[in-house]
Amino acid sequence: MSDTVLRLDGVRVHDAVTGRDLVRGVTFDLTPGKTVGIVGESGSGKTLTCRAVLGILPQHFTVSAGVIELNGRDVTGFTARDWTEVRGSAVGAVFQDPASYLNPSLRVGSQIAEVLRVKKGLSRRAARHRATALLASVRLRDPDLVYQQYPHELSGGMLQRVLIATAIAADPQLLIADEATTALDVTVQAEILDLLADLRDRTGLALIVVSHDLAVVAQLCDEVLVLRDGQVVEQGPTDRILFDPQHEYTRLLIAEHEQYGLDALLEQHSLELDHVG
Ligand SMILES: Nc1ncnc2c1ncn2[C@@H]1O[C@H](COP(=O)(O)OP(=O)(O)OP(=O)(O)O)[C@@H](O)[C@H]1O
Repeated sequence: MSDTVLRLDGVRVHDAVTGRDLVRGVTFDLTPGKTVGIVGESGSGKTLTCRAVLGILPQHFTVSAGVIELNGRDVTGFTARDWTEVRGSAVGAVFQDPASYLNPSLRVGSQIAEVLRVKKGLSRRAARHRATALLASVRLRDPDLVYQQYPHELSGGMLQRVLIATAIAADPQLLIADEATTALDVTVQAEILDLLADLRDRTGLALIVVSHDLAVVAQLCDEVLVLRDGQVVEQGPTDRILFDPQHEYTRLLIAEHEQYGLDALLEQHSLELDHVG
């Protein structure tokens, strides 16, 4: 049996209002412990691709062609009920603005515990225990204290850790991080990327990392898809895409990033590879 966590083949996303296809033929596979990056300018279809995988396309949008298989199951014909079962337990996600995904009037720990009670059927006590362990596993110091805190008491980086803990609470095989570090300052961003890499390496989680920032992708991804206007213009191993881009648009993206220190990251990346090799 194949251990493919996610398989997309020729996926198109159609907007019934405008009659346009906004994602036009996305194809990739993900196996445990691997990371695929999706890059491209704003509006290129990165988020819609992720939303198709999560079964949360906006109204009037449908997967109009292609196949999406999660753990070997074709999800394109899924009902809302099928999705409720799969979301969280097969695939989790974190987005750019963590505060908007938490209830401001509930303690953060109890929000994770609630997921555990619903998705894993844990008792109140077991859920509390497990939620505290999850807060520790995303490297929040003093998880007992954090459990008791309300969202407004936490920084952006801490909130994103809480969201990651929530997203992995029901042990999904796949985590989608859609611009998850974009709003954070550089140091916190590096810590969160390191945390994601660590979770992946420790648990075999597969990751989809969406970012407009090629430095993020250089750090985390095995394979990169470059999207423009809903189409994949280039796709391949991260080093090949970043060191030897074939498409003019990829070259442009890289040139735009050079001023933000991509060079330094690439150097570090190749040093690490030399080290491994
Ligand atoms: N809810 C929606 N209603 C109408 N159009 C939408 C909606 N969501 C996305 N689109 C359109 O679909 C296209 C792709 O959007 P998508 O959000 O996938 O882009 P993106 O690459 O993730 O961009 P960004 O980096 O800005 O998030 C864009 O033209 C966008 O305007």
